Amino acid sequence: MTSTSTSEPQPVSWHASGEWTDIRYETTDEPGGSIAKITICRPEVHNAFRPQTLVEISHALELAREDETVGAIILTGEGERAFCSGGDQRVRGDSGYKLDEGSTGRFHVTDLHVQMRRCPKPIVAMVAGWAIGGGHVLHLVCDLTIAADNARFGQVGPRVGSFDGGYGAGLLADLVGPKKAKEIWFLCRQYDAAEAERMGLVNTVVPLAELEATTVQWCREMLALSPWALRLYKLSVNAHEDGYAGIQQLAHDANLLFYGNAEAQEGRNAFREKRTPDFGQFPRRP
Ligand SMILES: CC(C)(COP(=O)(O)OP(=O)(O)OC[C@H]1O[C@@H](n2cnc3c(N)ncnc32)[C@H](O)[C@@H]1OP(=O)(O)O)[C@@H](O)C(=O)NCCC(=O)NCCSC(=O)c1cc(O)c2ccccc2c1O
Repeated sequence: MTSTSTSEPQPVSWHASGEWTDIRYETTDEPGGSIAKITICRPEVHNAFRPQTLVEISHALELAREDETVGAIILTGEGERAFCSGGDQRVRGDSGYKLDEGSTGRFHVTDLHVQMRRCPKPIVAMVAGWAIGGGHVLHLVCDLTIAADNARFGQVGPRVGSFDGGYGAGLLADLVGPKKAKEIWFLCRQYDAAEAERMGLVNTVVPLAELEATTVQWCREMLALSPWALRLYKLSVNAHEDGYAGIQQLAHDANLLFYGNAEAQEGRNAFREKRTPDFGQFPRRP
Protein backbone atom coordinates (compact mmCIF):
# COMPACT_ATOMS: atom_id res chain seq x y z
CA MET A 1 0.00 0.00 0.00
CA THR A 2 1.32 3.41 -0.85
CA SER A 3 0.15 6.90 -0.09
CA THR A 4 1.72 10.33 -0.28
CA SER A 5 -1.00 12.11 1.67
CA THR A 6 -0.30 12.87 5.32
CA SER A 7 -3.58 14.59 6.21
CA GLU A 8 -6.48 12.74 7.85
CA PRO A 9 -9.32 12.04 5.36
CA GLN A 10 -12.17 14.52 5.77
CA PRO A 11 -15.75 13.19 5.70
CA VAL A 12 -17.61 13.55 2.42
CA SER A 13 -21.28 14.20 1.87
CA TRP A 14 -22.85 13.22 -1.46
CA HIS A 15 -25.88 14.83 -3.11
CA ALA A 16 -27.73 12.57 -5.54
CA SER A 17 -29.48 14.07 -8.56
CA GLY A 18 -31.24 12.98 -11.75
CA GLU A 19 -33.64 10.19 -12.65
CA TRP A 20 -31.83 6.96 -13.45
CA THR A 21 -32.61 3.26 -13.58
CA ASP A 22 -29.12 1.70 -13.71
CA ILE A 23 -26.80 4.24 -12.11
CA ARG A 24 -26.59 6.87 -9.41
CA TYR A 25 -25.11 10.32 -10.04
CA GLU A 26 -23.81 12.22 -7.04
CA THR A 27 -21.69 15.28 -6.41
CA THR A 28 -19.95 16.78 -3.43
CA ASP A 29 -20.27 20.40 -2.56
CA GLU A 30 -17.09 21.69 -1.02
CA PRO A 31 -14.85 24.71 -1.28
CA GLY A 32 -12.33 24.41 -4.11
CA GLY A 33 -14.54 22.45 -6.47
CA SER A 34 -16.68 19.37 -6.37
CA ILE A 35 -16.27 15.69 -7.14
CA ALA A 36 -18.80 13.75 -9.22
CA LYS A 37 -19.43 10.06 -8.55
CA ILE A 38 -21.09 7.74 -11.04
CA THR A 39 -22.13 4.40 -9.52
CA ILE A 40 -23.33 1.40 -11.55
CA CYS A 41 -26.24 0.05 -9.50
CA ARG A 42 -26.83 -3.53 -10.69
CA PRO A 43 -25.33 -5.55 -7.83
CA GLU A 44 -27.53 -8.60 -8.62
CA VAL A 45 -25.33 -9.17 -11.72
CA HIS A 46 -22.08 -7.87 -10.20
CA ASN A 47 -22.81 -4.51 -11.87
CA ALA A 48 -22.74 -5.93 -15.40
CA PHE A 49 -23.69 -3.23 -17.88
CA ARG A 50 -26.55 -3.43 -20.35
CA PRO A 51 -26.96 -0.77 -23.08
CA GLN A 52 -29.21 1.33 -20.80
CA THR A 53 -26.44 1.39 -18.18
CA LEU A 54 -23.95 2.72 -20.73
CA VAL A 55 -26.38 5.32 -22.05
CA GLU A 56 -26.86 6.56 -18.49
CA ILE A 57 -23.12 6.58 -17.66
CA SER A 58 -22.57 8.57 -20.84
CA HIS A 59 -25.23 11.09 -19.85
CA ALA A 60 -23.84 11.40 -16.32
CA LEU A 61 -20.32 11.87 -17.67
CA GLU A 62 -21.59 14.69 -19.85
CA LEU A 63 -23.23 16.31 -16.79
CA ALA A 64 -19.95 16.06 -14.88
CA ARG A 65 -17.99 17.46 -17.80
CA GLU A 66 -20.34 20.41 -18.30
CA ASP A 67 -20.53 21.22 -14.56
CA GLU A 68 -17.80 23.82 -14.12
CA THR A 69 -17.55 23.11 -10.39
CA VAL A 70 -16.61 19.46 -10.98
CA GLY A 71 -12.86 18.85 -11.02
CA ALA A 72 -12.66 15.05 -10.76
CA ILE A 73 -14.99 12.16 -11.55
CA ILE A 74 -15.23 8.80 -9.78
CA LEU A 75 -16.59 5.72 -11.58
CA THR A 76 -17.56 2.84 -9.32
CA GLY A 77 -19.95 -0.05 -8.73
CA GLU A 78 -22.62 -0.49 -6.07
CA GLY A 79 -21.62 -2.58 -3.06
CA GLU A 80 -18.43 -4.31 -2.04
CA ARG A 81 -18.60 -7.35 -4.32
CA ALA A 82 -18.06 -5.83 -7.75
CA PHE A 83 -16.90 -2.78 -9.66
CA CYS A 84 -18.32 -4.22 -12.89
CA SER A 85 -18.48 -7.67 -14.52
CA GLY A 86 -18.67 -6.39 -18.11
CA GLY A 87 -21.46 -6.79 -20.62
CA ASP A 88 -24.71 -8.24 -19.33
CA GLN A 89 -24.70 -11.71 -20.88
CA ARG A 90 -28.47 -11.93 -20.51
CA VAL A 91 -29.03 -9.25 -23.16
CA ARG A 92 -26.17 -10.23 -25.45
CA GLY A 93 -27.69 -10.83 -28.88
CA ASP A 94 -26.13 -12.33 -31.96
CA SER A 95 -24.71 -8.96 -33.07
CA GLY A 96 -24.05 -7.07 -29.86
CA TYR A 97 -25.98 -6.09 -26.73
CA LYS A 98 -29.67 -5.23 -27.10
CA LEU A 99 -31.31 -2.14 -25.62
CA ASP A 100 -34.64 -3.93 -25.59
CA GLU A 101 -36.12 -7.15 -26.96
CA GLY A 102 -36.87 -5.70 -30.41
CA SER A 103 -33.68 -3.72 -30.99
CA THR A 104 -30.64 -4.58 -33.06
CA GLY A 105 -27.58 -5.39 -31.01
CA ARG A 106 -24.56 -3.11 -30.95
CA PHE A 107 -21.66 -2.10 -28.69
CA HIS A 108 -22.63 1.08 -26.86
CA VAL A 109 -19.41 0.79 -24.86
CA THR A 110 -17.32 1.80 -27.92
CA ASP A 111 -18.56 5.39 -27.76
CA LEU A 112 -18.35 5.49 -23.97
CA HIS A 113 -14.64 4.57 -24.03
CA VAL A 114 -13.97 7.43 -26.47
CA GLN A 115 -16.07 9.82 -24.34
CA MET A 116 -14.05 8.89 -21.24
CA ARG A 117 -10.80 9.52 -23.10
CA ARG A 118 -12.13 12.86 -24.40
CA CYS A 119 -13.39 14.02 -21.01
CA PRO A 120 -10.90 16.74 -20.03
CA LYS A 121 -11.31 16.00 -16.31
CA PRO A 122 -9.57 13.14 -14.47
CA ILE A 123 -11.69 9.99 -14.13
CA VAL A 124 -10.84 7.70 -11.22
CA ALA A 125 -11.97 4.06 -11.06
CA MET A 126 -12.86 3.10 -7.48
CA VAL A 127 -12.72 -0.70 -7.52
CA ALA A 128 -14.04 -3.09 -4.88
CA GLY A 129 -14.50 -6.74 -5.82
CA TRP A 130 -14.71 -7.89 -9.42
CA ALA A 131 -13.42 -5.83 -12.35
CA ILE A 132 -13.91 -8.46 -15.04
CA GLY A 133 -14.29 -8.51 -18.83
CA GLY A 134 -15.71 -5.23 -20.13
CA GLY A 135 -15.67 -4.07 -16.48
CA HIS A 136 -11.93 -4.54 -16.45
CA VAL A 137 -11.65 -2.49 -19.64
CA LEU A 138 -13.73 0.28 -18.04
CA HIS A 139 -11.16 0.65 -15.23
CA LEU A 140 -8.34 0.59 -17.80
CA VAL A 141 -9.92 3.50 -19.64
CA CYS A 142 -10.17 5.52 -16.41
CA ASP A 143 -7.16 7.75 -15.74
CA LEU A 144 -6.42 6.36 -12.28
CA THR A 145 -7.52 3.24 -10.39
CA ILE A 146 -7.81 2.96 -6.62
CA ALA A 147 -8.39 -0.68 -5.62
CA ALA A 148 -9.70 -2.20 -2.42
CA ASP A 149 -7.80 -5.18 -1.08
CA ASN A 150 -10.69 -7.45 -2.13
CA ALA A 151 -10.51 -6.36 -5.79
CA ARG A 152 -10.04 -9.02 -8.48
CA PHE A 153 -9.10 -8.22 -12.04
CA GLY A 154 -9.18 -10.14 -15.29
CA GLN A 155 -10.42 -10.61 -18.82
CA VAL A 156 -12.91 -13.38 -19.63
CA GLY A 157 -13.57 -12.67 -23.31
CA PRO A 158 -12.00 -15.79 -24.85
CA ARG A 159 -13.88 -17.91 -22.29
CA VAL A 160 -17.27 -16.42 -23.19
CA GLY A 161 -16.72 -15.82 -26.91
CA SER A 162 -15.56 -12.22 -26.99
CA PHE A 163 -12.48 -10.00 -27.02
CA ASP A 164 -11.75 -6.28 -26.88
CA GLY A 165 -9.09 -5.33 -29.40
CA GLY A 166 -9.60 -1.60 -28.77
CA TYR A 167 -8.50 0.11 -25.55
CA GLY A 168 -8.80 -3.24 -23.80
CA ALA A 169 -5.84 -4.46 -25.82
CA GLY A 170 -3.71 -1.35 -26.33
CA LEU A 171 -3.95 0.28 -22.92
CA LEU A 172 -3.46 -3.05 -21.14
CA ALA A 173 -0.29 -3.80 -23.13
CA ASP A 174 1.02 -0.28 -22.43
CA LEU A 175 0.38 -0.73 -18.70
CA VAL A 176 1.67 -4.23 -18.04
CA GLY A 177 3.73 -4.99 -21.16
CA PRO A 178 2.72 -7.07 -24.20
CA LYS A 179 3.69 -10.48 -22.77
CA LYS A 180 1.70 -10.00 -19.56
CA ALA A 181 -1.22 -8.53 -21.51
CA LYS A 182 -1.29 -11.62 -23.72
CA GLU A 183 -1.20 -13.84 -20.63
CA ILE A 184 -4.19 -11.94 -19.20
CA TRP A 185 -6.18 -12.39 -22.43
CA PHE A 186 -4.92 -15.85 -23.47
CA LEU A 187 -5.39 -17.55 -20.10
CA CYS A 188 -8.34 -15.58 -18.65
CA ARG A 189 -6.93 -15.84 -15.12
CA GLN A 190 -7.98 -13.62 -12.25
CA TYR A 191 -5.47 -11.44 -10.40
CA ASP A 192 -5.80 -10.13 -6.87
CA ALA A 193 -5.25 -6.51 -5.91
CA ALA A 194 -1.66 -6.99 -4.75
CA GLU A 195 -0.72 -8.67 -8.05
CA ALA A 196 -2.54 -5.92 -9.97
CA GLU A 197 -0.50 -3.30 -8.13
CA ARG A 198 2.75 -5.18 -8.85
CA MET A 199 1.81 -5.24 -12.55
CA GLY A 200 1.15 -1.48 -12.63
CA LEU A 201 -2.51 -2.11 -13.35
CA VAL A 202 -3.71 0.03 -10.43
CA ASN A 203 -2.32 3.10 -8.66
CA THR A 204 -2.77 1.95 -5.11
CA VAL A 205 -4.43 -0.72 -2.97
CA VAL A 206 -6.16 0.14 0.30
CA PRO A 207 -8.26 -1.74 2.85
CA LEU A 208 -11.86 -2.01 1.66
CA ALA A 209 -13.06 0.15 4.56
CA GLU A 210 -10.79 2.99 3.37
CA LEU A 211 -11.59 2.77 -0.33
CA GLU A 212 -13.93 5.73 -0.67
CA ALA A 213 -12.03 7.98 1.77
CA THR A 214 -8.79 7.36 -0.11
CA THR A 215 -10.40 7.89 -3.52
CA VAL A 216 -11.97 11.15 -2.35
CA GLN A 217 -8.64 12.23 -0.86
CA TRP A 218 -6.89 11.62 -4.21
CA CYS A 219 -9.62 13.64 -5.95
CA ARG A 220 -9.26 16.46 -3.44
CA GLU A 221 -5.53 16.57 -4.07
CA MET A 222 -6.27 17.00 -7.79
CA LEU A 223 -8.90 19.67 -7.03
CA ALA A 224 -6.16 21.73 -5.39
CA LEU A 225 -4.10 21.71 -8.61
CA SER A 226 -4.34 23.72 -11.82
CA PRO A 227 -7.34 22.45 -13.87
CA TRP A 228 -5.69 23.58 -17.12
CA ALA A 229 -2.45 21.79 -16.30
CA LEU A 230 -4.30 18.55 -15.46
CA ARG A 231 -6.43 18.88 -18.58
CA LEU A 232 -3.54 19.53 -20.94
CA TYR A 233 -1.48 16.75 -19.38
CA LYS A 234 -4.31 14.22 -19.89
CA LEU A 235 -4.80 15.37 -23.48
CA SER A 236 -1.04 15.23 -24.12
CA VAL A 237 -0.85 11.59 -23.03
CA ASN A 238 -3.93 10.80 -25.14
CA ALA A 239 -2.47 12.65 -28.14
CA HIS A 240 0.30 10.08 -28.27
CA GLU A 241 -2.02 7.12 -27.68
CA ASP A 242 -5.07 8.21 -29.68
CA GLY A 243 -3.41 9.32 -32.91
CA TYR A 244 -5.16 12.01 -34.96
CA ALA A 245 -8.17 12.11 -32.61
CA GLY A 246 -5.86 12.76 -29.65
CA ILE A 247 -3.81 15.35 -31.51
CA GLN A 248 -7.01 17.07 -32.64
CA GLN A 249 -8.26 17.40 -29.07
CA LEU A 250 -4.93 18.74 -27.77
CA ALA A 251 -4.66 21.12 -30.74
CA HIS A 252 -8.16 22.45 -30.22
CA ASP A 253 -7.33 23.09 -26.58
CA ALA A 254 -4.29 25.08 -27.77
CA ASN A 255 -6.77 27.01 -29.92
CA LEU A 256 -9.00 27.54 -26.89
CA LEU A 257 -6.07 29.08 -25.02
CA PHE A 258 -5.08 31.14 -28.08
CA TYR A 259 -8.59 32.66 -28.20
CA GLY A 260 -7.82 34.23 -24.81
CA ASN A 261 -4.71 35.87 -26.25
CA ALA A 262 -4.67 39.51 -27.49
CA GLU A 263 -3.13 38.42 -30.81
CA ALA A 264 -6.09 36.15 -31.65
CA GLN A 265 -8.51 38.81 -30.41
CA GLU A 266 -6.89 41.39 -32.71
CA GLY A 267 -7.84 39.19 -35.70
CA ARG A 268 -11.42 38.87 -34.49
CA ASN A 269 -11.73 42.57 -33.64
CA ALA A 270 -10.27 43.70 -36.97
CA PHE A 271 -12.84 41.61 -38.84
CA ARG A 272 -15.70 43.00 -36.78
CA GLU A 273 -14.41 46.58 -37.14
CA LYS A 274 -13.80 46.15 -40.90
CA ARG A 275 -10.13 47.17 -40.69
CA THR A 276 -6.76 45.57 -41.47
CA PRO A 277 -5.49 43.62 -38.46
CA ASP A 278 -2.35 44.99 -36.78
CA PHE A 279 -0.40 41.85 -35.93
CA GLY A 280 2.85 43.86 -35.96
CA GLN A 281 2.21 44.86 -32.35
CA PHE A 282 2.79 41.26 -31.19
CA PRO A 283 6.23 39.75 -30.62
CA ARG A 284 7.49 36.98 -32.88
CA ARG A 285 8.51 34.80 -29.97
CA PRO A 286 11.82 32.98 -30.29
C1 LIG B 1 -17.53 -12.01 -12.26
C2 LIG B 1 -17.53 -13.49 -11.93
C3 LIG B 1 -16.11 -14.06 -12.07
C4 LIG B 1 -17.97 -13.62 -10.45
O1 LIG B 1 -18.15 -14.97 -10.08
P1 LIG B 1 -18.95 -15.31 -8.74
O2 LIG B 1 -18.88 -16.81 -8.60
O3 LIG B 1 -18.46 -14.50 -7.60
O4 LIG B 1 -20.43 -14.81 -8.98
P2 LIG B 1 -21.55 -15.46 -9.93
O5 LIG B 1 -20.96 -15.96 -11.19
O6 LIG B 1 -22.36 -16.39 -9.11
O7 LIG B 1 -22.40 -14.14 -10.28
C5 LIG B 1 -23.40 -13.63 -9.42
C6 LIG B 1 -24.62 -13.34 -10.27
O8 LIG B 1 -24.28 -12.34 -11.23
C7 LIG B 1 -24.54 -12.81 -12.55
N1 LIG B 1 -23.55 -12.23 -13.45
C8 LIG B 1 -22.26 -12.04 -13.22
N2 LIG B 1 -21.65 -11.47 -14.28
C9 LIG B 1 -22.62 -11.30 -15.20
C10 LIG B 1 -22.64 -10.76 -16.52
N3 LIG B 1 -21.53 -10.22 -17.09
N4 LIG B 1 -23.79 -10.74 -17.19
C11 LIG B 1 -24.93 -11.22 -16.63
N5 LIG B 1 -24.97 -11.74 -15.38
C12 LIG B 1 -23.84 -11.78 -14.69
C13 LIG B 1 -24.39 -14.33 -12.42
O9 LIG B 1 -25.06 -14.98 -13.49
C14 LIG B 1 -25.04 -14.56 -11.07
O10 LIG B 1 -26.45 -14.46 -11.21
P3 LIG B 1 -27.40 -15.63 -10.65
O11 LIG B 1 -28.78 -15.17 -10.97
O12 LIG B 1 -26.97 -16.88 -11.34
O13 LIG B 1 -27.11 -15.69 -9.17
C15 LIG B 1 -18.52 -14.28 -12.80
O14 LIG B 1 -19.82 -13.87 -12.48
C16 LIG B 1 -18.30 -14.09 -14.27
O15 LIG B 1 -17.36 -14.61 -14.85
N6 LIG B 1 -19.22 -13.35 -14.88
C17 LIG B 1 -19.33 -13.27 -16.34
C18 LIG B 1 -18.43 -12.18 -16.85
C19 LIG B 1 -18.69 -11.98 -18.32
O16 LIG B 1 -18.94 -12.89 -19.07
N7 LIG B 1 -18.63 -10.73 -18.73
C20 LIG B 1 -18.85 -10.32 -20.10
C21 LIG B 1 -17.54 -10.39 -20.87
S1 LIG B 1 -17.66 -9.79 -22.52
C22 LIG B 1 -17.73 -8.09 -22.26
O17 LIG B 1 -17.81 -7.63 -21.15
C23 LIG B 1 -17.72 -7.17 -23.41
C24 LIG B 1 -18.65 -6.15 -23.45
C25 LIG B 1 -18.66 -5.28 -24.50
O18 LIG B 1 -19.59 -4.31 -24.54
C26 LIG B 1 -17.72 -5.38 -25.55
C27 LIG B 1 -17.70 -4.48 -26.63
C28 LIG B 1 -16.76 -4.60 -27.62
C29 LIG B 1 -15.82 -5.63 -27.58
C30 LIG B 1 -15.83 -6.52 -26.54
C31 LIG B 1 -16.78 -6.41 -25.51
C32 LIG B 1 -16.80 -7.30 -24.41
O19 LIG B 1 -15.91 -8.31 -24.35
